[in-house]
Amino acid sequence: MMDGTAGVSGRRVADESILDDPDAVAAHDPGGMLRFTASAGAQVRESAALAAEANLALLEDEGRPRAVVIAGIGTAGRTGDVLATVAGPRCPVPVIPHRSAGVPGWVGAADVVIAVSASGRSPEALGAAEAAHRRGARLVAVGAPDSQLQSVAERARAPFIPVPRRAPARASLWALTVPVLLAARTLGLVKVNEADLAETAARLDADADRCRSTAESFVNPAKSLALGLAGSIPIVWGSSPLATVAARRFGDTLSANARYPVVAGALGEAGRGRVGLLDGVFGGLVESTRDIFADPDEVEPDPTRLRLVLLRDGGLNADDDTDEPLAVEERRADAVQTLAERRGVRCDVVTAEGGSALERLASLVAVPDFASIYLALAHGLDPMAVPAVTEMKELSNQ
Ligand SMILES: O=P(O)(O)OC[C@H]1O[C@](O)(CO)[C@@H](O)[C@@H]1O
Repeated sequence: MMDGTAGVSGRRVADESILDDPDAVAAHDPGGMLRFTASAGAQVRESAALAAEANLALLEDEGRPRAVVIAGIGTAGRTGDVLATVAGPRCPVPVIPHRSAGVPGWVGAADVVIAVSASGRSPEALGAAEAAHRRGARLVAVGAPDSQLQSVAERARAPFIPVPRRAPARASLWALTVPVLLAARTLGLVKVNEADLAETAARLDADADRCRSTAESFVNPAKSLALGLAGSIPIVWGSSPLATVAARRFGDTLSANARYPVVAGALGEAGRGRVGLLDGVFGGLVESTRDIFADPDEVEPDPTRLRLVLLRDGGLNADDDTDEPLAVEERRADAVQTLAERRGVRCDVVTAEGGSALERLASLVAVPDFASIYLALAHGLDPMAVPAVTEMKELSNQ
């Protein structure tokens, strides 16, 4: 066997029958990624309770900060994007996700740094926590109990929210996100209240139920999304900033769980360039019969195609002064659906539901999270074990 291919096993072509057999699903998911993903609602409740026990009130002493930096990598880094989108455009201070070690050069005593790491030992979060302490910035840390991150927080006399480490970081998005939001609430930057948390948890529970392994593909939105994506190159575009966070999250999970290459981002930005993908070799060119002179012997029997997943968020409050941007976003989303249809590119749409930004985000994340796992399972891949990530850590000595 070639070096580096030890973990490369599975089926190149997805096997739909695996998804309709709960025993086969369980056999291909020995680590329990489906179970961990189904705990999202419980993660919200548990992390809210843990944050309530931490001394977040310490943060209030010096009033509103100049800026908030959320430091972490991977899923921990995504929590910063979630905070930025839940805080929204009217947030009175800049909310800045930061994904490299240390903190930006301008961070000082007037700022707050939230360091996040599921393991409590990523160099990015640790470096940021230490730098924040050195510079006299207020620090909050979120991560595994009894970790290096907890030690740094204790040295800095900073609040630490101990998030139990039961699952890989990417299956702990909600456990890591809620303490970040509640720290920001203490600083007066977001309005997430107890009802929002309860409703978000309930929605995550309900979506986990719809996506359970015993629900067959025709009634299970995650299985049908996964099967639609099988063999394709997924493009995931979010119609709004909130939906774009969900789109990037789907890019993370499709890559790590299902090992699919993904184009993910904001529809607004895509509309000025990347939407051209729909015209290309994996889009319109492969779908159309335009090439009437093509030699049938040279036509690939089952060519790779794009599959568009559009995450749409019609917004919360059409009456306020964000009405016009929302209308633009809706028109763009309609337009890209029309473009895809005209070219024969298949498109799935997930539409946000719920009464708060957090719940709406949850409604766009839950089904795609499960779909990424079902797609891995259909290919016979263990969604939990990602040999390339382990090997990368070994080779780069991290
Ligand atoms: O949250 P942590 O433990 O700092 O890890 C950061 C990232 O590194 C990984 O463990 C991969 O090395 C991701 O799964 C994770 O999101």
